[in-house]
Amino acid sequence: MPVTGTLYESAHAKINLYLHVTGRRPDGYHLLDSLAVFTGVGDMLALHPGHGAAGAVSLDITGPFGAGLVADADSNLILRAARLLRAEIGGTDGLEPVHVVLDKMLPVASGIGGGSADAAAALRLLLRAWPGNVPRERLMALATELGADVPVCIDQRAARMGGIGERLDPAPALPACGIMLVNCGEAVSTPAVFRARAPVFTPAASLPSAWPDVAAMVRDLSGLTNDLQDAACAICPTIRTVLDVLEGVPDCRLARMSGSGATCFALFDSPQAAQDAQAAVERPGWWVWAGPLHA
Ligand SMILES: C[C@](O)(CO)[C@H](O)COP(=O)(O)OP(=O)(O)OC[C@H]1O[C@@H](n2ccc(N)nc2=O)[C@H](O)[C@@H]1O
Ligand SMILES: Nc1ncnc2c1ncn2[C@@H]1O[C@H](COP(=O)(O)OP(=O)(O)OP(=O)(O)O)[C@@H](O)[C@H]1O
Repeated sequence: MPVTGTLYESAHAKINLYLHVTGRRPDGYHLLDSLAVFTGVGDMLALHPGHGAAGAVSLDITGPFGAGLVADADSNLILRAARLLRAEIGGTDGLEPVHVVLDKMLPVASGIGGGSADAAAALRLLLRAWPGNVPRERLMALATELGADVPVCIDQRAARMGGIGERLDPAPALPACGIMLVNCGEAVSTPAVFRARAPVFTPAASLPSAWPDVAAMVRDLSGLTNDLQDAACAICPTIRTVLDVLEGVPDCRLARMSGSGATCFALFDSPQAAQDAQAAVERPGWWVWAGPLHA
């Protein structure tokens, strides 16, 4: 079906409410047990009719964190996603050229999976624009090839991540709550954090099927860990400062780092409570967002 107007997909920030490193594969990738949730804030991708050869994808990057990224076919996850999808569909015949604009609202290399969310959003957008039937299991395989965080970003729904991130199981039913994200402005390399972690493993968590309220959720999460937090703090000591600030907010129920850092999150009883605390947390050079989880 020809693309006549603009198609949009949002790419929400992923937060790891806990992250246990449970083992290591022979190829060096780590086995994880994590509860990933998505927040109200995200990047936005717009797809317009494009120019050039069949299946061509051009990319412009705008937005507050766009300057740090290049629209390069080998490194940009959106263009890499397009290349993989073209190969999966079996060539460019009949594929309309398209132009994608990425509005980059999320800090880059910050533990909230912005690049992964963009890659997943690009796959969803291109599947709307291009003919071709890609079965769900092939889509998830393409996602895993793009990065360990990409599979969970395909549906952008809270999920329990296992394997290296490719195994997805239902999350406990979550209570309504508020969340604040704080990034100190220092990019942290995911491979460097995995390399720097202490070589110990934590068993997978045991979770209920539902948390009736924020207090119950926080009680369980408090007994769990982000096993990458100490290594990330050693590489980027400002993360500890951010956590100290969040832990000092009177209504904060739990403060922890997400993913491989440096972004930290704090949980609150409601989106309003999180937003009310925002001004007290802001510092020059810090990115702070507060609001609800992505429904
Ligand atoms: C830390 C998390 O954000 C938790 O959700 C993810 O596991 C990271 O996901 P990601 O950024 O999509 O990671 P990838 O791009 O696949 O991998 C980057 C690098 O991180 C390390 N890596 C990543 C995921 C994983 N399960 N084990 C690893 O050891 C590997 O050195 C890999 O080369
Ligand atoms: N569209 C994109 N947005 C962000 N980063 C991208 C994109 N394309 C490629 N990258 C590269 O991917 C790397 C990881 O970026 P991302 O923002 O996803 O990191 P992250 O938040 O630490 O992710 P994760 O939580 O999955 O580890 C960066 O080095 C960045 O240069």
